[in-house]
Amino acid sequence: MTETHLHGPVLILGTGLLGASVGLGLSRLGVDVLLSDPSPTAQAIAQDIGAGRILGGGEDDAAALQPQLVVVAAPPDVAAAVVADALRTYPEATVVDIASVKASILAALRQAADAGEIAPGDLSRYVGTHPMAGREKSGPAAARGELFTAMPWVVCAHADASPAAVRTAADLGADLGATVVRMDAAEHDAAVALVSHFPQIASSLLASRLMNAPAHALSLAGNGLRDTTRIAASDPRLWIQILSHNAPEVVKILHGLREDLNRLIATLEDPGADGALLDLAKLMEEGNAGQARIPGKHGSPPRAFAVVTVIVDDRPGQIARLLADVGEAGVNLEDLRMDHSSGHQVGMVELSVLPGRSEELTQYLSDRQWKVIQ
Ligand SMILES: NC(=O)C1=CN([C@@H]2O[C@H](COP(=O)(O)OP(=O)(O)OC[C@H]3O[C@@H](n4cnc5c(N)ncnc54)[C@H](O)[C@@H]3O)[C@@H](O)[C@H]2O)C=CC1
Ligand SMILES: O=C(O)C(=O)Cc1ccc(O)cc1
Repeated sequence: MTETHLHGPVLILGTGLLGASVGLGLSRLGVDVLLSDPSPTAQAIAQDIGAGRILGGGEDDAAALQPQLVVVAAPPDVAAAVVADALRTYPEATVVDIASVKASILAALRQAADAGEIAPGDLSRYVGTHPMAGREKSGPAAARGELFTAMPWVVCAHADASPAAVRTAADLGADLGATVVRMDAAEHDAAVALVSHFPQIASSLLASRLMNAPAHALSLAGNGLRDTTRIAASDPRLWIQILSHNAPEVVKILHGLREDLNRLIATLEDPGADGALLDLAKLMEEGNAGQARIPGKHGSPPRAFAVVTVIVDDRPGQIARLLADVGEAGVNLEDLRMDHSSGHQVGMVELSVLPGRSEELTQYLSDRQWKVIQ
């Protein structure tokens, strides 16, 4: 068993994509995890995939359980109420939530404390957190125990949080292999409006333009469109809640976007006007500058990888064989992507490697009869 900071038991309330992923990660480390969800199906699937055991059966009845930590992984709309209930039910436990917004949940809990719905002092056991990792899918069937590995896990310690509760919240992120980052709720909400909520909006807006696009146009779609619309497949029910809870921060960014759009429209309405092309160049360069600031994987500074592109036949076992050969070449794979064109019997696999290793890998794969595009 791997050494963990948490000793458990850990109770997870809400066993969808995130809750079941937390449960899977902790269970694999040997932590005792209990699961609860108003949806019997979500609970049962989470248990079946190994995320923990369902709370309520036999001796594990809610009243008898003394969890070290309760993780609220319910949607943002109900997160504060579920946290408040957990604080009342488990008077010794630290209670964290992992919702994508933080200030509105803290404000609702402060209101509950002021209204006497939770005991004075109970708020000290609550810490808001947010793992910056997820998928465009929902539900426990899409859960992954390694979802949080090397991803940021934001811990928002409010003024009344006890040091012990903050430590337990950070232990959760650390045990799941995440990088713990501390900031306050307002700072968090402004940051995620820019790096998570706005990208979702931009992707959804972009993809919505395709709704009535003619089939011949869509048949030309390449990676640019796929890259920029991946998250447009996200669950609308969750995103309605995220965006409405963080509306003031999101609106600030949208005002800036409106200014840029107005500027771009004016430029393109008269591309022959003095300075129009310079303005276009500036806009593209500003995009280059912003993109270059996005940190690379594991939070390291951005680094340009060399890409080795290999054509593979669309037959079972080809990718496994290719990856085995890359492994034998002794070259570390930094990233991998595949592209399939509809109606073709081949796919393209792009292998990202450190720039100094690409020639060696190209040679090794070519020697083993792989079709490497130069
Ligand atoms: N989807 C993502 O990529 C990420 C989501 N989050 C946050 O994680 C939380 C959960 O999101 P997902 O797992 O993606 O959604 P999901 O839809 O997969 O799961 C949510 C689960 O919460 C349950 N639930 C509903 N009401 C509940 C209640 N009163 N008590 C307990 N459980 C309840 C639902 O039955 C469902 O099983 C949300 O607050 C979301 O903002 C955070 C990071 C990433
Ligand atoms: O799919 C992706 O790339 C994401 O970034 C998912 C995501 C969705 C919501 C969050 O609060 C955090 C991460």
